[in-house]
Amino acid sequence: MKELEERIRRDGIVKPGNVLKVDAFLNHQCDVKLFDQMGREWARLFAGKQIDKILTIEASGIGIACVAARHFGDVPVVFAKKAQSINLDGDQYVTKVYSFTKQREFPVIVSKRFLNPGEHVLLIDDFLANGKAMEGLIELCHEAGVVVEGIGIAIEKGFQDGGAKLREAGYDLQSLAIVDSMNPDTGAITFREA
Ligand SMILES: O=P(O)(O)OC[C@H]1O[C@H](OP(=O)(O)OP(=O)(O)O)[C@H](O)[C@@H]1O
Ligand SMILES: O=c1[nH]c(=O)c2nc[nH]c2[nH]1
Repeated sequence: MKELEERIRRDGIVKPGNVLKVDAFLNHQCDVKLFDQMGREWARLFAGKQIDKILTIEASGIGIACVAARHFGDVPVVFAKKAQSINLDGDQYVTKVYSFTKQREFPVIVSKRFLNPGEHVLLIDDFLANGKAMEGLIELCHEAGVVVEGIGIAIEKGFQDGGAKLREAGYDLQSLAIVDSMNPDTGAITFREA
């Protein structure tokens, strides 16, 4: 998606350790107009699919998923929580996921009330790197008996293996920008051609 690539070039900062910092518009300060354009693009890419619900994972997926939902008929957005809470009651689907930016494992929890067998779900997130977050959500979806209709990612880092694994597994993965290389010394970023 041209607008997202341009924004990454303008405001993205390449850090050592395969980290692309896009906190000026994507995952700290949020450019809601850009989120809206992203939601419209996912709606185009997943047109014709039955989407009953959007599932994401806290924290950075939440805002993007909520804006995207406006383009999918205002379907509910469920986000997996990364901590137990007294507000989480009843039966839960639980797994564990290694967090790329926090560099430790977190529980990933969704209340069973919010994933119903037979529902068709779209997974949305801001980043795809090694695929750990998506693998965790997919595991919960399988446990719940819901159908994963597709995966919408804002920025895929194509030089990490999450995207390849998901495509090989047959998922309809639509990443709006795929970074093929990035250089922390020069700041140069190359994108995969659509
Ligand atoms: O493909 P992966 O290797 O799983 O990386 C992608 C995940 O990493 C980030 O989550 P993280 O927990 O780092 O940060 P967040 O809490 O800001 O979402 C991002 O939001 C994705 O969920
Ligand atoms: O801000 C971020 N930059 C990244 O490179 C990344 N990879 C996974 N999650 C990420 N979040």
